Amino acid sequence: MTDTNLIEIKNVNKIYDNGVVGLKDINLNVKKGEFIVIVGLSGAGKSTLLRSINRLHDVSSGDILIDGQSIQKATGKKLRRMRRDVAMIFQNFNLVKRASVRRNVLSGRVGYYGSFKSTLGLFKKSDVDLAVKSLQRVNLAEKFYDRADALSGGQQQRVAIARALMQEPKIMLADEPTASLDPATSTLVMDDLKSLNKDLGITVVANLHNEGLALKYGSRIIGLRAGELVFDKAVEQVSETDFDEIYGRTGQIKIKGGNK
Ligand SMILES: Nc1ncnc2c1ncn2[C@@H]1O[C@H](COP(=O)(O)OP(=O)(O)OP(=O)(O)O)[C@@H](O)[C@H]1O
Repeated sequence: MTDTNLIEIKNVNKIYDNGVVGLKDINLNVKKGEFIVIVGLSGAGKSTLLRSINRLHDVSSGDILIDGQSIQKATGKKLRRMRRDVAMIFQNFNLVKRASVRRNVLSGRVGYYGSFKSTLGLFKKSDVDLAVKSLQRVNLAEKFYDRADALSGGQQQRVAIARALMQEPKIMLADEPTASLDPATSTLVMDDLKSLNKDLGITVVANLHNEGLALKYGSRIIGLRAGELVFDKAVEQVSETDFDEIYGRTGQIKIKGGNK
């Protein structure tokens, strides 16, 4: 891990068109190689924050820098180039269910192609090789020609991770990646995220509802409540009180499966 800030979030506010405040004056720096977990109640602003980092939506004020450059101010080619560095996976996997795993994984590479070639599926041999390698990384190489909807939920999420890897990203955003999965499958998906963090040096920012998973996988935990950052701590320093505060609990519910 180096000391370089890969993501800098500066005084960011997000107010939706209907007046709902999504984020309030968020300041946050993420260093290369960190595994950040964001926790908070439903509606706390976790997805809003993640979607601001890759500019799936604009923020209302403030700035977000990726590797020292403002993604908020970037346009055209520069924005597309910056977005390649920031991959994302979602709760519902977002695969094209009727297409093959091969096609889904290769679609992660479209940021490197003009629309003509990618629409026709004219991918280079080196990219097909990269697709095989990405699927091997999530232990699904044998599913290359299967249809996406023939796979289990956990397998679909791991195909989504392989697709994200096709971007050769510096950052992986994961929006509730395990919310649709059972506990055993959730662990497999989190293990894949951990391995690409450790082995490939990809910085991970994941929204998680599950406290046990947050404590097991995160190197740093960020707590959001009603759009505000209420704590930002190395995992070793996070206490049950921090979670109680985030979830508005009175202390009768205990953390299960964590290291506290
Ligand atoms: N497109 C939108 N238009 C208007 N308000 C929105 C929009 N998206 C989110 N919000 C509101 O912004 C606030 C933050 O929502 P967000 O989805 O970021 O929370 P979250 O912490 O990710 O919740 P969850 O865990 O349920 O996904 C909520 O009050 C939500 O209703």
